[in-house]
Amino acid sequence: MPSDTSSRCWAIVPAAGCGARMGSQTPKQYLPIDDKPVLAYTLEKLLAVPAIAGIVVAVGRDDTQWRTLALANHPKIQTVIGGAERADSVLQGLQALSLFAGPTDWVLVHDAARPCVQVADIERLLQQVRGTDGGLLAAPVSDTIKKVEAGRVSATVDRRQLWAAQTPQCYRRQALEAALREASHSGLTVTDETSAMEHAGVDALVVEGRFDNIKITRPEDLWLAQAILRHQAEEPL
Ligand SMILES: Nc1ccn([C@@H]2O[C@H](COP(=O)(O)OP(=O)(O)OP(=O)(O)O)[C@@H](O)[C@H]2O)c(=O)n1
Ligand SMILES: C[C@](O)(CO)[C@H](O)COP(=O)(O)O
Repeated sequence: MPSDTSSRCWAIVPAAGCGARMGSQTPKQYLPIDDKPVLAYTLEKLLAVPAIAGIVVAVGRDDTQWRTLALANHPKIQTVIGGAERADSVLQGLQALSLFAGPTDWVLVHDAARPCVQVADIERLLQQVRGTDGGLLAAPVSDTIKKVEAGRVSATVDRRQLWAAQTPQCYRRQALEAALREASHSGLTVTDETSAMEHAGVDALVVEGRFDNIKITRPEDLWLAQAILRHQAEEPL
């Protein structure tokens, strides 16, 4: 296991999606919550973590809004053009990091669409992955889970071992890049970094996160995120 004393930590923020499920003209990462774009909340949370040395934001090729954000000029933030899928955008970020980050530096990948993450939880994840091959925030499912086929319940799934993966997900740079590239070469579609690391045989650590670390996906998620962020502003952890 590489030493953690010399390993720095970097963040990659995939922000190149089109937000199809949101159904808005504006990509959801730029939708305003109390006059501030979703992406700005997310970046402010990452900038509040002293251990994060720098942030790479992957934006869409046709993104016209990124440059309108004041944070686009932040000295700790650089930009890359994302790819067709989320994993491609993360790989573009890793490609940029390979120019200056060490192979065993930590890379924390966090969705632009998850502005409600608590800084304390990011720091807890960073603390707990030390000495491991990496891991992720996740929350145990609290609903009864049904398997559905053709609109009918075909089974009830035992939920005792089911957790919903969140972000950040945090792995060592070279290992994460190799795993994502291998997954792609194997034709494995991955929707998160941990899927690629599992495919590579890594024993990913799960750190329990909060249920309010939601991913803004559909219209109803926006007002929920607004309520969470307003609560955080009134009662910071
Ligand atoms: N090619 C892509 C697709 C997604 N993302 C980012 O990955 C995160 C999680 O993806 P998701 O919630 O699926 O966002 P979208 O792909 O924009 O949403 P949809 O699937 O509804 O289009 C988002 O911050 C999104 O901007 C990305 O950087 N590059
Ligand atoms: C990475 C993620 O947020 C973990 O739950 C999720 O997999 C992203 O999936 P999406 O389909 O790209 O939103």
